[in-house]
Amino acid sequence: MIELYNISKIYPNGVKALHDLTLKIGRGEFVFLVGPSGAGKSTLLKLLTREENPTRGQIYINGKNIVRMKNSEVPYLRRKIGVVFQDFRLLQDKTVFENVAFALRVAEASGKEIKRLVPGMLELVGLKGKENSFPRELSGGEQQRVAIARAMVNNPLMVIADEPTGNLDPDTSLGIMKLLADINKLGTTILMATHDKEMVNMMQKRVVALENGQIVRDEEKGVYGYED
Ligand SMILES: Nc1ncnc2c1ncn2[C@@H]1O[C@H](COP(=O)(O)OP(=O)(O)OP(=O)(O)O)[C@@H](O)[C@H]1O
Repeated sequence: MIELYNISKIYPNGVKALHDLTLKIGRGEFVFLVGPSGAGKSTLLKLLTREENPTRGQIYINGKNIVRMKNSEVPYLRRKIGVVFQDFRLLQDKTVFENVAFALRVAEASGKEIKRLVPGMLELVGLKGKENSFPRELSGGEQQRVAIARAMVNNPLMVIADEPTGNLDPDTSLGIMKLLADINKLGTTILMATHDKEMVNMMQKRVVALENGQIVRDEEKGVYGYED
């Protein structure tokens, strides 16, 4: 499903963010990506959406080599991968409904499909009744639920979450974590970078630990393993 082979990433300023990294993630897996600040977690996630390209190595998503993919094919790739960020990244001047609908519009969905798909997705993430609210009228946890609905509405193969609970208090984080776990149970592969020690230890999922751009640990039902 996701295969990275001998990936190195050196940024133009000479920083070596990833070094000869090989990683495979199967369909339907839930994987935590942990490691100290600067270990290369965000860089790895950016390679999967082609926000960055590796300096060396190959990446396959569903058998398709995305390193060699033409730029014109990148929008199609991004429709297959939902992304959730720490800072939500919602459109502030659009309602909850429109924020989720926007992802469908970009994918050229019809008005009919939008009317059919958005309410179901908002219900899935627990935001029924908030369709007409604006992001500023929502709590942090609710905003993250909108972002998850937006990431899921195109029925992606996988969801990449870069510290999705980083801005949320522990109770709210737990709600978001449970939502991601439920989405995973429905079949979507999830790769989540996090510093949330309690969450990782509680969930008992696969844990891949990065340090200095290399995988130093890869455990089924793993633990966070750092003190921060
Ligand atoms: N666009 C960039 N240009 C140059 N260097 C970068 C760029 N993005 C990241 N880096 C560097 O690459 C290394 C890995 O950064 P990355 O953001 O992937 O780490 P991270 O594990 O996600 O860290 P954090 O936990 O703090 O988010 C760091 O040394 C960082 O300074």
